[in-house]
Amino acid sequence: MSDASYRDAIFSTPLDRVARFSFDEKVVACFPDMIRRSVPGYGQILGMLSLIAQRHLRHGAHVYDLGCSLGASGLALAGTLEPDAFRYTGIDLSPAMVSQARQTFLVECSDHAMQVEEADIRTLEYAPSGLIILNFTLQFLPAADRDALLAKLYAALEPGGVLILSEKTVDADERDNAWRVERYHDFKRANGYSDLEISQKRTALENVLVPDTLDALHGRLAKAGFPRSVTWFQYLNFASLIAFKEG
Ligand SMILES: C[S@@+](CC[C@H](N)C(=O)[O-])C[C@H]1O[C@@H](n2cnc3c(N)ncnc32)[C@H](O)[C@@H]1O
Ligand SMILES: O=C(O)C(=O)C[C@]1(C(=O)O)C=C[C@@H](O)C=C1
Repeated sequence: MSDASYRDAIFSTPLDRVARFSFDEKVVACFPDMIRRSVPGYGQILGMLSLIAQRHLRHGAHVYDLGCSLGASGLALAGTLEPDAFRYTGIDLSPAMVSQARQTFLVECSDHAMQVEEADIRTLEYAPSGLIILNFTLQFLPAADRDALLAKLYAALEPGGVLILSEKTVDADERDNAWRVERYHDFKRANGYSDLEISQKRTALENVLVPDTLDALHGRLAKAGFPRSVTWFQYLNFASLIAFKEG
């Protein structure tokens, strides 16, 4: 996957008008670099995913990866679990993401059952699953659509199944939020992004990526039916939660 990836320079030159962020061909071409330099702890979250699957996934169960992009979570699972341990379906709305993810799975893990479908996760008919991954995807849905999706996912999970929900978050306390965002921008600078890139990307993401608070995420999970959810990872304004369906 990484050899087909370019360095992210999308926002490096001054733009007269910054367009809304979208998962088009330009983003796809540099996505692995973009996400690793923009999401604190991204690699650690992928690493832990396999360990969580080893603990919670029934042998041979079905796994959904919603908003799978280039299939990084699928690759992480295939790299650590035996071919008959799970069946994977990645879903994404972006045709460019879907075609590259399919190609990657063909080349990198043809011995595993890996499928990718182009679909809207809000309208998909879900098959019963043991693990559902929503990594940095819920934040891109209109807020009004989020609860209905989570309720569908709760219904699709088998007893004992788990949902992994990773998101950029906002802090309800203005001062705490400002501190986290400032340190997040330091993190981006340390990863080679300029002030111009940081500010133009921020503009492009306005009203496109609308983060919830951590409390709101736990609240949404409870409302969807999950009796228990735990924040297992947090790094500045990024977090990952696990939600359990009773066994
Ligand atoms: C930040 S990326 C996810 C990153 C990916 N999960 C990973 O870990 O590498 C968000 C993805 O969600 C997809 N997406 C956004 N809205 C969607 C929807 N309604 N249905 C399906 N995919 C969607 C986008 O096309 C994009 O590829
Ligand atoms: O660069 C940012 O500000 C981000 O929020 C990073 C983020 C995300 O959280 O999804 C935004 C867009 C890209 O999809 C990759 C990562």
